[in-house]
Amino acid sequence: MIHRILIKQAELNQQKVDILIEKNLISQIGKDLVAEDAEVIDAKGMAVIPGLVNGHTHAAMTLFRGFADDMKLMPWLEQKIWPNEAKMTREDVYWGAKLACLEMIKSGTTTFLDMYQKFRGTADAVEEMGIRGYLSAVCFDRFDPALTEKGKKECEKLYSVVDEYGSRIQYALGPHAIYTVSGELLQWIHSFANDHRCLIHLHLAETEEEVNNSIRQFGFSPVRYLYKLGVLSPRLVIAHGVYVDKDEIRMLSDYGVKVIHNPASNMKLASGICFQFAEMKEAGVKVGLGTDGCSSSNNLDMIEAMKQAALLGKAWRKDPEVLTASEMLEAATCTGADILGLKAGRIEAGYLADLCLIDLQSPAFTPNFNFVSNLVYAANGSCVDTVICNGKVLMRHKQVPGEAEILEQAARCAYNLVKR
Ligand SMILES: CSC[C@H]1O[C@@H](n2cnc3c(O)ncnc32)[C@H](O)[C@@H]1O
Ligand SMILES: [Zn+2]
Repeated sequence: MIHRILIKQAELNQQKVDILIEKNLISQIGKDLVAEDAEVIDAKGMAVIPGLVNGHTHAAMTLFRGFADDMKLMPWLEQKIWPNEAKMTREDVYWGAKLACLEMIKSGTTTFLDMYQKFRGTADAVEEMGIRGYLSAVCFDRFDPALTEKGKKECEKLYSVVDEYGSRIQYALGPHAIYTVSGELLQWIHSFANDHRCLIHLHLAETEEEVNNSIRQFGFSPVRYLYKLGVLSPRLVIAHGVYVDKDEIRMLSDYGVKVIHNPASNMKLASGICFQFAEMKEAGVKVGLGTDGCSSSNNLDMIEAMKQAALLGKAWRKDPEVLTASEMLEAATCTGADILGLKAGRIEAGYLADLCLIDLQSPAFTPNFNFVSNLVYAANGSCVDTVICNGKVLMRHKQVPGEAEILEQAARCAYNLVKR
């Protein structure tokens, strides 16, 4: 028997509609739909939106929430984060990633692009929690040729590990950044990605220090350096892109490079303002949104990320007309899905059934002149009532099975990790 879900009377574009899900796809949208044997979800008083796409995070960094605040990027990484990450076990990563998945589901995210060590720890968590994870095999060779070879082998090994998991888990390559990964490894990754049709997920142009060091070390700013290496491509997804000039935006657009803007992380680490967000969009660069890890943004709430991106961009440009609420919702849904090559992020027949029901019975949605405005500017992740991913209900009336155990185990791992 085909698994069917019938969502009744949900608000979509100011109309009440029914949505039929068959297997993992949206099959019909209309009025008074009937479907035998379907599980019925009463969505009266709720609006439906596509599941949100977090385009850049490090899931298991939930274990470092509140552990190292109020620092700049490099001292934060070198003094606090890297020494503790070096002690992490697969079990730590598993419970950290379970906590991240829980938090993402509770705030309406159904897909994320991750970059972290102990790949299988995150993959096991994502498999069990029911959301979609694009998991990047991390490479750091620190310009040491022995580590370059080790990095290549690790990427190849993890590529086949993904076959052990279902289709919700996808493989990506994760060279950390141009200051930790050699040009040779970046070029190898570029050709591996072309041969195996996968994405490359890289931190780039995040701080002024990175740009200055790039000019000093390689003779070029970060995007130009990648151009010279010949590794700009539509498979490349860069996290941050805070410091890119007009010519670099043109290069990103010409080569189809995608960008993920992480407003909370950029503000909290004081990396800078991704002041070219509107310009990149205007130049045709696909720009999605992300939270970055939980130590630099402290939560994984994509509804908050939409507001932060909009407000930051408006304030920077001194122009309230840029980066509207609907543009932000688009960046966090269909653009994010397009960047990952996923047929999701839209509520249309034939698209993946990744959906959220938003509870409208709250102050943030009262009055409800404009639902998208309320969602982006007034609400936060706690307005999400029900989450469906790949045609399965992951959260019903704000309840996710197994929540108490995840909180307990993740806290245990976090305290033990920083102590040992
Ligand atoms: C081990 S894989 C990922 C690696 O990236 C580190 N990280 C987290 N946030 C950032 C950021 O904003 N810029 C650069 N690197 C970051 C994370 O701690 C991991 O070591
Ligand atoms: Zn990051």
